[in-house]
Amino acid sequence: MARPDCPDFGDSAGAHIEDGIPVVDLDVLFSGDSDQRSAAIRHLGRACEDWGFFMVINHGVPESLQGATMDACKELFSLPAEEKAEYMDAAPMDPVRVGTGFNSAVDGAKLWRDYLKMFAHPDLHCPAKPANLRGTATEYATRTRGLMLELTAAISESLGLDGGRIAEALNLERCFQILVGNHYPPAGPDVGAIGLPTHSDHGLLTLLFQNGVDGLQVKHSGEWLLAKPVPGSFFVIAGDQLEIVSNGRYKAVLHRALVDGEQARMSFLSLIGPCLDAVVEPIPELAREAPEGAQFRGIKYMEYMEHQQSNRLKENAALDIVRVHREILTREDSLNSYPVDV
Ligand SMILES: O=C(O)CCC(=O)C(=O)O
Ligand SMILES: [Fe+2]
Repeated sequence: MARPDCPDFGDSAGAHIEDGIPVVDLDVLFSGDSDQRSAAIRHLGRACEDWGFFMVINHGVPESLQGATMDACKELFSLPAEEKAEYMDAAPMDPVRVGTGFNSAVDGAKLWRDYLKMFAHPDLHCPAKPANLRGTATEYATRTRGLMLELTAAISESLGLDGGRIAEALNLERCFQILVGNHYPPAGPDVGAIGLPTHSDHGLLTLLFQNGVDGLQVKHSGEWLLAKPVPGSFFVIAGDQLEIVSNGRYKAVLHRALVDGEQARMSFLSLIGPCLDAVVEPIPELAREAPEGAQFRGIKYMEYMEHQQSNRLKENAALDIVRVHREILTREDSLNSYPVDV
């Protein structure tokens, strides 16, 4: 496949390396005694509130399964174009998509990235080749979904809610899940090239691992940080639906992917979101206790996702379609609005 020129993304070369990314030990969170669990839930809450991004260790997903999933995905990318043709140029809500760029129909410039996207829940959709993809993807989807549902329960508790409250509000029994494989060929001398521009993920939570080549950057306190994983960990990315449902307490983190000069980079993502038919809105208990009330209006997740996937990626602009904009009352407004006893 011909490599298009890389668009200029300005400050991409000025990355910082940072060790401060929170690490959550799932052994303690899920199996610790009650004091350990409470401390781990507070730590998780702070990671969500301050970063919207953290690593999980002791997650129980076998490394061999991660490797097999990534290998199958790599094999798919190397198949001749005619083998993938039926999945290329698919529409944003088609259950299997293979392509280049985020959505080359609207990107204008193509980006330095090949991707495979497959809907994995409620039903798994998968290309027929390579032959082992379906088996590994099914297992990987099941394991990572279970893990993210457990994490969601802990996040729910960290917000002062019952463990099952977010799952109930978003009908997570029928949660949407998608698996995404990204392949970023080496950029050669094109220093600072970007594989995927700044965005937030449309779902609730994303679990990500990579092939040992760094490149994921997250925005924290206004700065871009290079995310370097603790060996064997997953990155967890808070998505737009977590921001909506938590009424803005846990923000969706902005992130982007750089490409390496010499080495091919791969990342593999498992993302869960609400049931596609669920209307997502701030949990009423959280909206009631917030001084400003509800920060977002309700929207069907399917509608939100269609909107986000069909438009050019622009940071977290998709959230603007549901953000409640309150007019700030000027002194004059308030004098006009309220009867004043004189
Ligand atoms: O490749 C990466 O590290 C990031 C990928 C990503 O953010 C995405 O596919 O949404
Ligand atoms: Fe992302």
